[in-house]
Amino acid sequence: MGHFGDFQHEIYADDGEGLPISYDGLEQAAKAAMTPQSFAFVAGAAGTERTARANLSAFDRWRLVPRVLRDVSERDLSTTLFGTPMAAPVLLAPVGLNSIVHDDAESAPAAAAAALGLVHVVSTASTTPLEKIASAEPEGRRWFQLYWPRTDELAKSLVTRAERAGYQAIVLTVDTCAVSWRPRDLAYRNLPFHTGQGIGNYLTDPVFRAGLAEPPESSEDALRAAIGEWSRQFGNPTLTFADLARLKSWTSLPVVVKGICHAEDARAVLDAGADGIIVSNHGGRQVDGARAALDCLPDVVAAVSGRVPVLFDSGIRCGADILVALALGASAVLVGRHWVYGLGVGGRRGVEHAMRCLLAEFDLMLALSGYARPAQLDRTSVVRES
Ligand SMILES: Cc1cc2nc3c(=O)[nH]c(=O)nc-3n(C[C@H](O)[C@H](O)[C@H](O)COP(=O)(O)O)c2cc1C
Ligand SMILES: O=C(O)C(=O)c1ccccc1
Repeated sequence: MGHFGDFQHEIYADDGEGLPISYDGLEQAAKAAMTPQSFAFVAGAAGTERTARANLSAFDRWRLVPRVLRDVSERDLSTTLFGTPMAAPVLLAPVGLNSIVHDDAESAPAAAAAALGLVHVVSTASTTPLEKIASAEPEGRRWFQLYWPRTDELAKSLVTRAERAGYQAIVLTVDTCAVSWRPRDLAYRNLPFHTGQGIGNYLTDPVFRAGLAEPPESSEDALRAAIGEWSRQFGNPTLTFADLARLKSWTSLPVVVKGICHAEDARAVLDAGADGIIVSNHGGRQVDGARAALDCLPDVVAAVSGRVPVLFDSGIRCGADILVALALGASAVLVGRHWVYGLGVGGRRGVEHAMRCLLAEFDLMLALSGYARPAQLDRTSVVRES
């Protein structure tokens, strides 16, 4: 593969019938392609959605200060995090319920990520069981995102299955002990789990199944009972920092904690044994009125002071946004809605297109700002505008 920036030439050379280029274009096309309920689920956020908006406006307060005449001809975006090599410091964020977006569901991001050499973070709330996602793309690299259920036995089972299936890290999401107040979904009375989507990892889990009176596939009533059991299991508000040690004892994989905003919490999860941190407010989908994730990043980076990698998500919309997050100390970023809109627009091809556009823009912005490698970005690469 050449530079990701070469993708620009491919786009100019095509017949003009192609997919949208920008985030906004992908969003509009996805809106047209998806049911109103499914689009609302993806696009929506918590409460007044001001945190989702703040995630974006926070990027407007930072400006890159381009450097010139620094020979940027030999660019290399690749990096390795927690032992996982990746073609660029950009991951597909864990997103549940892909089946409401496109029939190819999780197989599309898995294939797109594998083709591009990116890490696919697979959600606990996938419709396709995690083993099937892995075996369909044996060359792909993937991490497993854990929603720690109510019973430890089930949590341990999920983690063990992921490790056995070749997942290379566990991403423990800690900002969702309950699904938040989401007015768009509430207005539609839409919670997709109620139709049995997004629970493939539970329906196939031996521990989960042992708790059911009959197999979920035996009848509609049995499926309904399984969905009831799922909703009793999902979300564990009892968790504390002390529980992390138990998760660490169940797996030899690195554990990355997702959903950290406060410097004190960053210190506490590190003391509890976390191998990495993802600064995130879940794309504004959990705490309405929460601080923009980007504004939390420098505080967390300072608290961590290089002890472990700090990753970032919530609000990445273009290549320049990636530069800003890396300049503020992130080792990599995750993107959520961006790839999901690609999925809605064109399945696997759409995800790959969306990610290639983002990576091409990132590569060009990096070079044009005077950097050959992402690791060269630092606090001097950006200034804060009032
Ligand atoms: C439709 C949707 C479903 C999501 N599902 C999950 C999930 O299952 N697990 C998780 O940790 N985060 C989930 N997230 C949050 C993303 O991982 C990520 O934090 C967020 O989308 C980043 O913000 P962005 O959309 O602005 O890039 C979801 C986000 C969306 C939009
Ligand atoms: O919708 C979400 O943001 C989300 O994280 C989620 C929560 C529960 C199940 C699936 C996805």
